[in-house]
Formats: sequence, C-alpha cells, structure tokens
Amino acid sequence: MERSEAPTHTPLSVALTRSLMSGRRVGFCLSAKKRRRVNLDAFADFCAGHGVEVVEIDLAQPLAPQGPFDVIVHKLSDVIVEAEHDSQSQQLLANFQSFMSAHPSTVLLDPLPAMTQLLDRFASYRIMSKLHKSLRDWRVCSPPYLEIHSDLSSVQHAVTTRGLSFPLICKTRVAHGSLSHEMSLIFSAGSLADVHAPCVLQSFVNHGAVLHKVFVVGDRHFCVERPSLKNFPSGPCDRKTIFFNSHQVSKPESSSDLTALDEQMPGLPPPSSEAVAALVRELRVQLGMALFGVDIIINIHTHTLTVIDINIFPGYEGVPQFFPALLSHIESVLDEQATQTTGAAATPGL
Ligand SMILES: Nc1ncnc2c1ncn2[C@@H]1O[C@H](COP(=O)(O)OP(=O)(O)OP(=O)(O)O)[C@@H](O)[C@H]1O
Ligand SMILES: O=P(O)(O)O[C@H]1[C@H](O)[C@H](O)[C@H](OP(=O)(O)O)[C@@H](OP(=O)(O)O)[C@@H]1O
Ligand SMILES: [Mg+2]
Repeated sequence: MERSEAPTHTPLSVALTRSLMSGRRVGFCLSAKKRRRVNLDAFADFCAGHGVEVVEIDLAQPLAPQGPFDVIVHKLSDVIVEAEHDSQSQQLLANFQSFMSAHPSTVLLDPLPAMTQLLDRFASYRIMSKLHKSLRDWRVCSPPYLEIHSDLSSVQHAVTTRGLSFPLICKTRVAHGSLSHEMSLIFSAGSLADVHAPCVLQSFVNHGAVLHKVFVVGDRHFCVERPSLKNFPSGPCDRKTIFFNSHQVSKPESSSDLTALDEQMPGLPPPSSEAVAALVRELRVQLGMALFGVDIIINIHTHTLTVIDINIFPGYEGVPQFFPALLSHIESVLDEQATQTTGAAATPGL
C-alpha cells in the first residue's frame, strides 16, 4: 500500500514511457464537475509530456469522427442512471455503446457492466458481504445489512432476523449522484418509519470517527485518512433520526457535531497494509474494474477491518501520484493488448 508521497520518476523511466506511449490517444468522457475534479487539463499536460494525446469526448456529437482512441476513460454513471428514465440519456448511452461495439480494440476504463453494478447498492453490498469468506485470513468483514425493496411492513422483523443492530444507517439503493449521498441514522425500531424504500439498512459500526479511503488505480492503491461519523451508544435508544449528507461527513475538510467524538478514546491502528492489499486484489477480480474506491473503518471493539462502501471512479483527493498511476495503468493495459495481439498473430489458427 502506498502512502501519498511526491511521485518519483527517473529520466530513464520517463524516456521509456514516452517511446512506448508516443502517439497514443486517450479519450475522456466525464461530466463537467468530474472534469474539474480530475483536473483533466493538468492531466492532458502531464500526458503530453509522455507523447500521449488526451481528448475530451463530446458525447452529444458523433464519436467516430472524434476518434480513434486507444483507451477511453469515463465516468458515465450520470448518463447510466439518467438513462433509466430519460430518452436523451438513453440515446447518448446507445451511441456510446454502438461506438464501442464498432471499435473493439479501444480499451474502456472501466467496462460499462462493471460500472453499472456498482451503481446499485444492492449489488455492491452483496459483493461486500462475501468478502469475509474470500478474505478469511485477513479478518475483513462488512456490516450486516438489509435490502429494502418496497414493502416496509416486515422491516422490523427482518432487522432482528438478519442480525442488524441499532443504530442503523440508511442509504438509498442508487449509489451515485447527489441524492445517493442523502442518508440517515436510525436509533430505534420506532424510527423505522423514517425509512424510504428502495434503500439499504446497514448496522452502524463504531470506528472512532476515522475513515480509511483506499483509492485504486489498476494494480496500485493509495490509502488516505478522512474524518468520519463519531461513535454512538450501541443498541436501541430513544433518539430522533439524524438526517445527513455523506459529503458533510468524510471530505478532507469535514468537521461537525457528527464527526467530533463525544468522548476521548485511544487512537486505533490503521488497517494492515497486507490486509488492504489482499482486499484490493480480491475486489479487482470481483469487480473487473481498475478505477474505484473502497471505504474502510476499524471496529473500535474488535479492531476488525470493516468495508462499508465501494465507489466508482472516486475523486482521488489526497493522492498526488494519481496522474502517473493512471498513465502507468493505461500503458499497462495497452502493453497487455499488444502482447495478446502479437501472441495471437504468432499462433495461427487461434
Ligand atoms: N456501517 C457504517 N458504520 C459506521 N459509519 C458508516 C457506515 N456506513 C457509512 N458510514 C459513515 O457514513 C459515511 C458515508 O457512507 P458511504 O461512504 O456509504 O456514503 P457515500 O455517499 O457512498 O459516500 P462517498 O460516495 O463519499 O464515499 C462514511 O464515510 C462513514 O463516515
Ligand atoms: O472522497 P471521495 O473521492 O470518495 O468522493 C467521491 C465519492 O466517493 C463518490 O465516488 C462521488 O461520486 P458519485 O457517487 O458518483 O457522486 C465522487 O464524486 P465525483 O464528482 O468525483 O464523481 C466523489 O469524488
Ligand atoms: Mg463512501
């Protein structure tokens, strides 16, 4: 696991990168907000130094004349979610998928089906819930949770039978976009009336108000500590539901009554580097993705590494190595593609 240090490149490695990558075209499909957050202009300058052209793709225009592209990096989650109910977004997505079908040699970071599954917390939480089996040696877990589809009549019974414990945190089923960050903390069965389906209910795990964000870029990952929700008394209590937006809680600058511990407590050790590396390896396989974030907390009672969230193409804030890591991953996928192509050509009849 890499901590965020200044990137180091020896002149030789830059020269080698430049020769291998010179003339490559990398397309980006990002919302205006994401484009700014990634600082795409700065990334384009960084890539130009390695002979790589960064092209901002206009989804509203025919894609073929904007190409060709060796790789397309995207965060089409906005378009995918809106395409559920908006014909214009459906058309944009259809155009993009048609282009990709007609250009199979263009590498997509990340594949659309892989991204689509993470847009649904039901799907991502099913993946998280299996981690304790595949990572048994590393004592990795995720909190008990419940999928609330539509019927709320049996929620209280399900909370008990599925082993959830109050407080509960309630999150929308849709895992992307502004509404997806509106959440609530529920402190007793009587407040389950505040739950609105479709959503997930997840046991709240006390973790000392420290979140460990793991930012993944292909085979590299970077850990960044962030503020987080404070501890709450375990078990049901007569307290009103707390409604909050997750972006008030775990951004670098987040600071509120929700993130300030009510009691002094000894600091917790960070998650083991080896356990995080094992978790990232497993998720790379399970998700089939290269650009994602994993949110980890440490249970203050058991010190268990607890996975609470997986994010598509996050912000990578606090990761100065993001640009070289992304270009290095792009280079590695193109090398892999060239090897496969050369291998196939050298072995006729395959
Ligand atoms: N089960 C949990 N136990 C304790 N705290 C939790 C739990 N789930 C979420 N939190 C707290 O709520 C915050 C937001 O949760 P989560 O990451 O699931 O929301 P999100 O909207 O997907 O956030 P983002 O997209 O910014 O990662 C976390 O950073 C953490 O502080
Ligand atoms: O602090 P991070 O980098 O985790 O913040 C991310 C957040 O986790 C989500 O991935 C956001 O995406 P959406 O869920 O699609 O809103 C990211 O927003 P974005 O504008 O960068 O895509 C946050 O950066
Ligand atoms: Mg999160």
